[in-house]
Amino acid sequence: MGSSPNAEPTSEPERAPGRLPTPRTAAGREGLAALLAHPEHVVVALDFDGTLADIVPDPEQARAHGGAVAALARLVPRLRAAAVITGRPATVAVRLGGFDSVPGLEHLTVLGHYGAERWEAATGTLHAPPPHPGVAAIQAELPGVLDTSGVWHGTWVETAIERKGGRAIAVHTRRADDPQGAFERLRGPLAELAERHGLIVEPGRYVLELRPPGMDKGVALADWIRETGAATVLYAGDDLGDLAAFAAVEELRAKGLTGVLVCSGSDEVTELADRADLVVDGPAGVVGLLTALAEHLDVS
Ligand SMILES: O=P(O)(O)OC[C@H]1O[C@H](O[C@H]2O[C@H](CO)[C@@H](O)[C@H](O)[C@H]2O)[C@H](O)[C@@H](O)[C@@H]1O
Repeated sequence: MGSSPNAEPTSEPERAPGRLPTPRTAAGREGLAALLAHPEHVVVALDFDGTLADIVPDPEQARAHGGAVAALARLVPRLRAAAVITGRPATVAVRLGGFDSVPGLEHLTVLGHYGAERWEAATGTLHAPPPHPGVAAIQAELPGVLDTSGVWHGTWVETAIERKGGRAIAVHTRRADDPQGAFERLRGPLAELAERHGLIVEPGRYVLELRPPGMDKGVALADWIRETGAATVLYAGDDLGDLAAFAAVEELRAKGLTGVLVCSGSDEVTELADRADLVVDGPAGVVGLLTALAEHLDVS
């Protein structure tokens, strides 16, 4: 855009919006067009680890990627609603993500434990079901199971276990000498342990999580979309637990909803890329996409 030589200088120079990628599927292109045309009918739902936050060896050190909260704070007020849907306890995602008390995110919803928990920014309240009794039983038995697996010994066992507020328990192999080997060796014993106590195993990026059955990100996302009355959804994820949400969007699209499926790409998980309309380069790519969407909506 040109400017007259006599124009008053402005403190904020005009910037062209960032380039929006073109979805590779017709359904994705339709979803993106609907998002840009009618953001007031759109909901955006995002996974946390690997999507909004870079993957790091210690789960407690994960943080929202630089610029993620700012991009959300700019985009979300233009939309019908926004949610983070995560395997983390909801309040842990809020703390690590820095999502509380952010101007622009006053109505953010965080669905934790794959949708079993719900935190609302508007009220700061958390709704959570009572803990499944199998989790405490597993917590007591798990160090012994890991010790006899031969993968870790002694204090190393403790760095592998993430206790998740007593509502689930995750075993991480990222910091083992052979992360993939450890993952494979633990699959059987952990599946047996989970089944004996009425839990299921949720596999992820070098993590096996033992958690209560009956909820997944697909159920959580479909229920939340229904509740918001949205016509269009954008969902972004990176891991196997996000496949259920992808399936939910595919089902809703078959019923007339429009939607965009975004894969936060990595070398560790390839299953989502095959089904996504857009593949971006990890959390940095997700932040770039959210920022470009916000910029396009700001100038439209
Ligand atoms: O649904 P998500 O938000 O993607 O959460 C799924 C699991 O993510 C976390 O583990 C992953 O991120 C860690 C930190 O970067 C990394 O160390 C680990 O290897 C990844 O699997 C989290 O710790 C789990 O509890 C979540 O279930």
